[in-house]
Amino acid sequence: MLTARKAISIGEAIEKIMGDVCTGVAERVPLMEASGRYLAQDIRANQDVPAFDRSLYDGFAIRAKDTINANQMKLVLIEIVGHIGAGAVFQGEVSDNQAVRIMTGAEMPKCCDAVIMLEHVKELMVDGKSYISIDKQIAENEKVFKKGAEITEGSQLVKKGERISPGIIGLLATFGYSEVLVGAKPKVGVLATGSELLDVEEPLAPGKIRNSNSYMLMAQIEQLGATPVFLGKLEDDLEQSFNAVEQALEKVDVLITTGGVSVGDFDYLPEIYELLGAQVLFNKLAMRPGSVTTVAKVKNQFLFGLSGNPSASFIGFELFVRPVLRTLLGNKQPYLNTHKAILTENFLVPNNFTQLIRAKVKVEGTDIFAFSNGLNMSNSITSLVGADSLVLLPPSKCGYEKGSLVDILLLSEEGQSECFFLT
Ligand SMILES: Nc1nc2c(c(=O)[nH]1)N[C@H]1C(S)=C(S)[C@@H](COP(=O)(O)OP(=O)(O)OC[C@H]3O[C@@H](n4cnc5c(N)ncnc54)[C@H](O)[C@@H]3O)O[C@H]1N2
Ligand code: MOO
Ligand SMILES: [Mg+2]
Repeated sequence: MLTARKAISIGEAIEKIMGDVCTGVAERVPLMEASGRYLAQDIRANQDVPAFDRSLYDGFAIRAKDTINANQMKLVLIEIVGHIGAGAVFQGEVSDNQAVRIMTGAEMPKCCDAVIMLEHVKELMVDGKSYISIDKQIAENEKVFKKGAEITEGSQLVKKGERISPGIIGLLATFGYSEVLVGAKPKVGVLATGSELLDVEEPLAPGKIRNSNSYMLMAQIEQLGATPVFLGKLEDDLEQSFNAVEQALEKVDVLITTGGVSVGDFDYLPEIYELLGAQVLFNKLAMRPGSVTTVAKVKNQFLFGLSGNPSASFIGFELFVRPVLRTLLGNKQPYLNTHKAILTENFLVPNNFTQLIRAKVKVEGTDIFAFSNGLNMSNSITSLVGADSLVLLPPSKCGYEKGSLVDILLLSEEGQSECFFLT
């Protein structure tokens, strides 16, 4: 006898899941491996940038006051007393009406306070000495990047939780971080269930299909920044499946199963949760696809029981697994970004459940249009190809007309800190 399942809303489900999820452990990684990870430390400037006054151009470091009277009618002659490139420091003295030939990025010699570009002077020799002639007044600090002009020591630069972009890598290198503290990657196991499943390299056989969900989920986990662990597939056999799940839980931080969570004769996940003594947070959702998505916990460990249907499995991951993994990784913006969009076709079927339509958006001027991306069924795989968003159609008696303004979730790597379903 089947026990009726109580469907809860997406918001309630997220609340139950996210209630006690905290940032995972941090680890120190070499800078070369930090790209795309999440900072587990604030980054403060440990020095000024630049750390010394630098020339912004190839030219001559001069004393601005020597040019006060310079104009096209009255050239000022300045003696060249040195020559430096970036990385070198001029050790000599620079007196009145003297200059040092200097290249971009080199430290300004003491006593010099401006740079005039190579193109803006004439070079000449007088009595065997090198000079430049200048025909205009140069202001103090002209073409000089002053110490601390960009960043002053002690300033807060990047906050903990930020995704390490190439720009942040550059910043970390600037400050000498050869290693950086980042959120450790949780190990996420993927276990497929179903006697109909073939490995990807196997030829089709009667009644069989290939296990596509595991590969798709592995890619979703990888894209999110966590470590996917491929755990293969299981026959529909309760004892074997229970043992496999129990063992899998020891190997990984988070376990995802796909298939076997509904009410079918060979859907063993509900029994497995019971045998494990797991706390089932929910096993029915008022959404489609993905209504059978089940989330359970064994002590503090999450077991995500995603549907076997490919689109349902994909969406279950994006809505429920994503925020958990992103939080464990230390990302402070774990939820999918949301936007408003204009529906480009009718969805006039009444529905008690929120529908999530795989879609592609197109921006025209200030408007965003959402186009349905193929077969709108739970078992569809093609609708996921090229989908960049999910249109949300909340329960409705008459459906939604073309032209309606609807909410969409963007399937991009950018996230947001607030959950659309909890606001
Ligand atoms: N009497 C009812 N039947 C069904 C219900 C229900 O409430 N009452 N729910 C339906 C809904 S909704 C969905 S979604 C599916 C979910 O089924 P399961 O999560 O139990 O998954 P399976 O039965 O194992 O498989 C469903 C479907 O997906 C295919 N599949 C499974 N694993 C994979 C994989 N790794 N790669 C690709 N495709 C996979 C499987 O062959 C089935 O076609 O249940 C409805 N039934
Ligand atoms: O769980 Mo199902 O995806 O609503 O078809
Ligand atoms: Mg089933």
